[in-house]
Amino acid sequence: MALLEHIGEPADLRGLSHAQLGALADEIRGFLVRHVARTGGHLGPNLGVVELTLALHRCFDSPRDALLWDVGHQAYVHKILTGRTAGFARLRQRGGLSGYPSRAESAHDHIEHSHASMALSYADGMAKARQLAGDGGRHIVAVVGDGALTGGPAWEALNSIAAAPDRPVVIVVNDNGRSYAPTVGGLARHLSALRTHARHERPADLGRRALDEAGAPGRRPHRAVHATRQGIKDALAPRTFFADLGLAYLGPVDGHDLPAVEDALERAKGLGCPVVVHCVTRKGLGYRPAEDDDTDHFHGVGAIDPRTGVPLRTSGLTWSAAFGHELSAAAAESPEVVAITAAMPDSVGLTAFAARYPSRFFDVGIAEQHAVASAAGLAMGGLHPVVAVYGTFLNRAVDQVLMDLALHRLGVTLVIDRAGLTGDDGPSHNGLWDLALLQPVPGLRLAAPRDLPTLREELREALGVADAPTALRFPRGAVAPDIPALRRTGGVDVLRESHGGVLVVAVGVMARTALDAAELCAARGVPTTVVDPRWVTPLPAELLRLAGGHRAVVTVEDGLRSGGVGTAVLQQLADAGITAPVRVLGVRDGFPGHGTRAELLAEAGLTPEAVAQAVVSVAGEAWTAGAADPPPTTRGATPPAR
Ligand SMILES: Cc1ncc(C[n+]2csc(CCOP(=O)(O)OP(=O)(O)O)c2C)c(N)n1
Ligand SMILES: CC(=O)[C@@H](O)[C@H](O)COP(=O)(O)O
Ligand SMILES: [Mg+2]
Repeated sequence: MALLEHIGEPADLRGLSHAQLGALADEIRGFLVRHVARTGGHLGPNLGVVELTLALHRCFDSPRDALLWDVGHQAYVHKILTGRTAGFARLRQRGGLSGYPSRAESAHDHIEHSHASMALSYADGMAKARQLAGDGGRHIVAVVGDGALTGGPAWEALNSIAAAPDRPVVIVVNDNGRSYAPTVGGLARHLSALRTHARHERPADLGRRALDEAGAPGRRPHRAVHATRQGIKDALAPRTFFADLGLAYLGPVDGHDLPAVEDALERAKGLGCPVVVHCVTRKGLGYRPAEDDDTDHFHGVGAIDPRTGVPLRTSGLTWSAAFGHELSAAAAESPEVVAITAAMPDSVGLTAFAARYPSRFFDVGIAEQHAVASAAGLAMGGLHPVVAVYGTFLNRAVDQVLMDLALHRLGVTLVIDRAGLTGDDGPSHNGLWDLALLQPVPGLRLAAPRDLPTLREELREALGVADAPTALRFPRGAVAPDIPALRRTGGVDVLRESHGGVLVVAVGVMARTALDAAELCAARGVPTTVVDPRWVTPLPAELLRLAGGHRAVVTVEDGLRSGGVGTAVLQQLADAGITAPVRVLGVRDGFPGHGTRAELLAEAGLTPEAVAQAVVSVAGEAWTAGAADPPPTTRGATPPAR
């Protein structure tokens, strides 16, 4: 840490020689491996942007100049160079450093969410604001990955940026050829062609660098060689899609050749128009386990052995893997089943399906809206598409669910992974909104499996629906142990039964929490019935009959409280004139900070003890309100929350 410990802010980089910067880059890579191996995080992406980030902070004057990071998972080096090395001890931990830019942490940070393909829109907006403020001296720089460039919003922004040659924006394309897996599509092919062209330029680069490293005597020849070479290169450069849009284009540049990146950025600064600087980098560079990993080059890791890269903890059978296995089994019997991912095949459990049914698997890039709308096309073609997507990323495709799937009454199944509180990735990664956003979709049917048997059953039920969109939702992490039902009535699974006590309606994996809470309530003399409605949208009518036989109702869901399943139950009871007191338990804070899922569930009051408190409380209210026979005791009851 000879050099790194002297870097407290970007200005400290200015006096370093390129040789020192090379040594600093090595120190930064060692720092990243040491820390991220312990905390988990986006190791591969950050190892790939060390030199690029050093060059950016040497060529631009952050925070006066705005450095924007698309997705933001690759901003660890930016955080190291802006005085936050100490925070990495608690990266992504409750109260610790966020895994993404955070304005609360630093004035150097701007975009806080982790949703891809949006940085260029901010750049366009900031450039317009700068123009209106007459502050022509401020540079706006957006770093966008090749994956993020496959997202629709990025193209919308490019169109707008290219419309104004007098509004300079520096667009740094961080092209490592991958999202998680290799980036797909025509744009990826175009970038690859540009990279290939650049490879023929490499010998000249080596000569130039040798002159540069020879120090002052070599400097003059270097600049002459470089200027000549650059002129030839520009003259022979292949046409680029960016140039066809009207954007200046510089590159491709070796994103690990810091002097070359600096040259390109300095040229970009001086152009005074929107310009793309195409940097070619390698995800995971400098850490052999990441370099050798061909799944995703350690895109996102949990705690690992820093020597070997081997995970220190394994999670057992995950919901994603279980879903992938079940879908492959169903697809063997149903040739109409096809699967779609938005650049996350392994994360959503589709790797095995893709290998087994390559012609029935589609990776559309980071393009969730297109994923859903193209599913409409596939369904109109007689197929049953399954779109596997994280809940938080499905948010941007709600219009397509409404207008392309529901309006046309198409049999498409959405498999919503990472539904509910996820934790480490902060407020923009929790899957809190799917229940509230999808319940109002006409005709859509949504299930929340509680364990493997219900996942298997509800997936097959969904695949059997050909005239309406269906959806399944499950959380991040390991599949819960099986929870058998005592009986099924009207589609509702009864998991625990009492007569005349409190009815607890548990959504999906909250069934385990509700059953544990029921045990606590029994010990306090409050009888409960726990049910799992399985299909939560539309609500089974059977819930009304069950509620009519109980003195109070409590609903429990791992999703936003407002507009969720509990709200629908409340409305259904009111419409039926059932006046039993109700407690709706869910997540009240839509943007909880990062932490573990367990910490966030506890803060949301979604633990067995908290649920038991709510049940005892509403029981007290029910019996106080004149229910026939008061419970043996409502000890521990807290006054009802208003
Ligand atoms: C809208 C959206 N969909 C999916 C993701 C999940 N995701 C996080 S990083 C990533 C890949 C990004 O690839 P790229 O932009 O090339 O950056 P790199 O990791 O290669 O540096 C994806 C798909 C996301 N953050 N946002
Ligand atoms: C940056 C991003 O959007 C993902 O890489 C995110 O970190 C998802 O992590 P999990 O796949 O571990 O839930
Ligand atoms: Mg990439």
